[in-house]
Amino acid sequence: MALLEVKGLSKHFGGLVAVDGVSFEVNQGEIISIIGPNGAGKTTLFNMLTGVYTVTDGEIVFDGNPIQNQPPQEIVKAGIARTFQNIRLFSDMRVIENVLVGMHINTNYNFLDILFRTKKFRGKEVEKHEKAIEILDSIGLKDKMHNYAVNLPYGDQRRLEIARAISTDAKIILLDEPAAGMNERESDNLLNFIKKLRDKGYTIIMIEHDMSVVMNISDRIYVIDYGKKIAEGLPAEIANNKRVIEAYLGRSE
Ligand SMILES: Nc1ncnc2c1ncn2[C@@H]1O[C@H](COP(=O)(O)OP(=O)(O)OP(=O)(O)O)[C@@H](O)[C@H]1O
Repeated sequence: MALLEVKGLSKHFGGLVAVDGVSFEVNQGEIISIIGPNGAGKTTLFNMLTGVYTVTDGEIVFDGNPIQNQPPQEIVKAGIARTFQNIRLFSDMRVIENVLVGMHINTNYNFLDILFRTKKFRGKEVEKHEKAIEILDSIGLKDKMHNYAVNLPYGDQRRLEIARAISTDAKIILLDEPAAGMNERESDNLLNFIKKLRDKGYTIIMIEHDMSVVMNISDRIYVIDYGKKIAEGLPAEIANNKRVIEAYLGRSE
């Protein structure tokens, strides 16, 4: 059984059909790219997968359980975390604090634990701290853990968003245009990092416009145009797909 099954998913905004009966599957350990021209409905799809938008129609089954229309925090707890197209960090917090916030979703202190700083509380806090440092080390941000997020270069901010997503213990990480605004060296580093995540067992779904990134890293690709899935396949198949080429050439981007 696939880790994520999306069945006939639609989203209407009044009369506008932003996503129109899209179905796809993602298996454990895959890197999947979702591509398509501007306004195709990709981010709307992510917003439904993560509970930001309610679903007009269709079903999202994660790990065997339907999750459509659950609130975002429940979906994170279930194991789906994301990054955003426009970076959303706590910019006036330090790098490590941004990761600790991500972990908070899975801590189960009661009020008294916090009030009296019990042994359980202190033990868990140390554990969380160590894990946060480990995550930052794996993404190359350990040296900057005490910097304020706002002062990081753009590429580092994107990586910190990914670190925060990982810190929630997610099984699937959704990346919305992770390479946007990165220079070639930064996007090469990002590619390697995403591959490492996959090797560690994470499943990745990525929206990306940079075709060199998409073709290099994806196990499979789904193509959306005007809210509908128009193609799916291996990178080489998608690169030569007539309908996909027409969809891209038909828009001024
Ligand atoms: N909250 C909203 N209210 C109304 N319309 C919306 C809303 N969110 C998205 N849309 C519309 O839905 C359509 C799909 O938008 P979406 O942002 O999902 O496309 P996209 O494929 O992610 O585009 P891009 O590649 O430019 O980010 C667009 O016509 C957009 O204007």
